[in-house]
Amino acid sequence: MVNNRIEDIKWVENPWNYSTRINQVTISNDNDNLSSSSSSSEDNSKSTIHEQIIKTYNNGLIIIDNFLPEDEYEKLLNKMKEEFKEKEEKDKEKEKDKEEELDNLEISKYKQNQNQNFNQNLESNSNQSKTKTETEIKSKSKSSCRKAIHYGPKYDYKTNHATLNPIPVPKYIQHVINSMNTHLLELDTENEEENSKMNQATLQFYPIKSGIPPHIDTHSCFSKFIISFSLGSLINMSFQKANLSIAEKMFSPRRCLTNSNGNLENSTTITTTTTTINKEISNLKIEESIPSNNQIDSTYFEIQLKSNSLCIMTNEIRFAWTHGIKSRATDLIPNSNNKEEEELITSKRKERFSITFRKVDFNGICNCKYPIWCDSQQQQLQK
Ligand SMILES: O=C(O)CCC(=O)C(=O)O
Ligand SMILES: [Fe+2]
Repeated sequence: MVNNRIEDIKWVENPWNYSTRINQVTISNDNDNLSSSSSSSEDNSKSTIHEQIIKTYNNGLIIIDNFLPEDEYEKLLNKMKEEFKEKEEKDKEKEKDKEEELDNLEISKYKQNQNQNFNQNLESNSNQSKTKTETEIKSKSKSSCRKAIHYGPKYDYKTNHATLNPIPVPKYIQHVINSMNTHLLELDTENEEENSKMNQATLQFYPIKSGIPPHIDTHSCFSKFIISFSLGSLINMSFQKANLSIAEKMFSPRRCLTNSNGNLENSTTITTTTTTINKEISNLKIEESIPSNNQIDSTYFEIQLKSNSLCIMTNEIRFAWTHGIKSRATDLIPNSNNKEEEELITSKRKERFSITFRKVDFNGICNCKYPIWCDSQQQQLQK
């Protein structure tokens, strides 16, 4: 029987306490691959040692700083910049085609109206310029939004099916997956090896003031590890312990969240790419108005994601906390020059890139210990 009472959730104690360790990785200069020194039996005289710093939090968050050797990190960042540049050019072409189509439509409308009176022509001209201004505004606001490129299977929330012919994860990204495998196998205490094989990569580009609304990645179709690799600007990721109101918003039909103008009924802002997996069960995206200081209490916390760091979410943090990035230009971070006093300083954001890795399972059944926020177990309850 699924337990659906919040009082019955067994939260870990001191969720934000952590331990730190150094992991030495042997890099074989021959095959250009990372392998953990503890698991590598090769004694390669050409190999070099790379040190990663691993922080393991009580709640299931693992942050690995200095994940890739410097040169590999730089190569990856340049490759991603190229990909997004190409995407931008393609998007611009598409936009241009659309505009041309629109212009042609306006011209043919104009021709049709040629014989009508002067006033009508004037009106049609003003409509034309209005359409152009709208297009300009739209493309301007688009440039400040997060952009994404998807590889591997994708879930189509409209049809409830996996995308046909997914674009395979390219080799240069597969290399990062290979580099994280020893860590995932170590963390996989249930020996569900299949669950640890990431098969989906989402590349994202964050312009300076952009972010991603708080959400819990859907339980049923993604496995127990959600992983994000950071490149470019340092940013703070915000975490919030889920509560009943979050569950309500996750599983309410969309219409309940908005008033007749399409605006939200209550003070909480929800932007959602809400989706239906059989019933009205979805990916949650909530923006709450929480003050942006670094830490309020143990139910809200911000963690620095530095460039070249890997953020692994599993257990409580993956299934029962929201994660997101606030849309803002600066973050408050601890002053590394003054470790004695817990002083915070302002860090200015620059452009950021990330790769989210997931293992997709379209027939997924989730047996997590957090049924309140679990679409899979909520479905069972409704049967
Ligand atoms: O950009 C990131 O680091 C996180 C992205 C994320 O949460 C997601 O894609 O679900
Ligand atoms: Fe996410």
